[in-house]
Amino acid sequence: MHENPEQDITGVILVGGKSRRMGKDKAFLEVAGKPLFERVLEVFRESFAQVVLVGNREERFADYGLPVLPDIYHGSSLGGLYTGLHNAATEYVFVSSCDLPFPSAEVLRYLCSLRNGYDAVVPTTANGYEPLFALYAKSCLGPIKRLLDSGDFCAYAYYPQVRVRYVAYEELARFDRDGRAFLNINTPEEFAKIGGNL
Ligand SMILES: Nc1nc2c(ncn2[C@@H]2O[C@H](COP(=O)(O)OP(=O)(O)OP(=O)(O)O)[C@@H](O)[C@H]2O)c(=O)[nH]1
Repeated sequence: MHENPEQDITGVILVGGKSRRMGKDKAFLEVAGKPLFERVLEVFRESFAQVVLVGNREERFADYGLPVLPDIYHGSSLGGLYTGLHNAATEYVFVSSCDLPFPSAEVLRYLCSLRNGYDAVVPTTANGYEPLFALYAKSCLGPIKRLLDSGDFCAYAYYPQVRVRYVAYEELARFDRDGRAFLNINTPEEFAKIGGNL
C-alpha cells in the first residue's frame, strides 16, 4: 500500500465490456502471469483508499473482495463511468479500463494532483483523448446523464460542458518511462505484440 492513498478519490475499473475484438474476456488475459485487470487493480489499491469494479457478471470477480457494481446504463464505457460516479462515496473517481498491461502509478498520481478547480482531468496522447485513464468529479454526472439519455455514448462528447484539465502527453512523458502507460489491448494481434498467448 502506498503511504498516502487518496481518500477523496474512488478507483473505478470498468470490467463490463464484451471483448468482441479479442474473442475472449480481456480482463483475465494474463501478462507476465497476471490477469490484465489485476495489473490495474494493483496500481489502484496502492493509490486509492476505495476501489470498485463496474460491470455485470459479478461472479467472475468473486475472489477479489471488491464491490462489483452493475451498470445503470448498459452497453458503453461511458455508462460504466456514470455508474461508478453515481455510486461513489467520494467527490472524485479515477476510472480505468481493464485492458492496460502497463498502467503507471506515477502517471495516475500526477493526473490526480491536478484536480483542484476542475471537473475532469484527461490525458491527451497521439491517439487523442484518453478518457479511460482519467479523473472525473461528481459534477460530471448531470452532463453524462443527459448524453446517455439522448442515446449518445461518446466518452468525451460532454467535455465542452465541464471544466476539463487536458494534460498533454509531453507533460506526462517523464512519468511514463517505457512509453506504454496508455497502451491498451483490443485484439489478438495487439496481445501477441506484447508477448501474450491466447
Ligand atoms: N461497465 C462497463 N464497462 C464497459 C462497457 N463497455 C465497455 N466497457 C469497458 O470499457 C473499457 C474499454 O472497452 P472497449 O475495449 O472499448 O470495449 P469492449 O467491449 O471491452 O471490447 P470490444 O467488444 O472489442 O469493443 C473496458 O475496460 C471494458 O470492460 C459496459 O457496457 N459497461
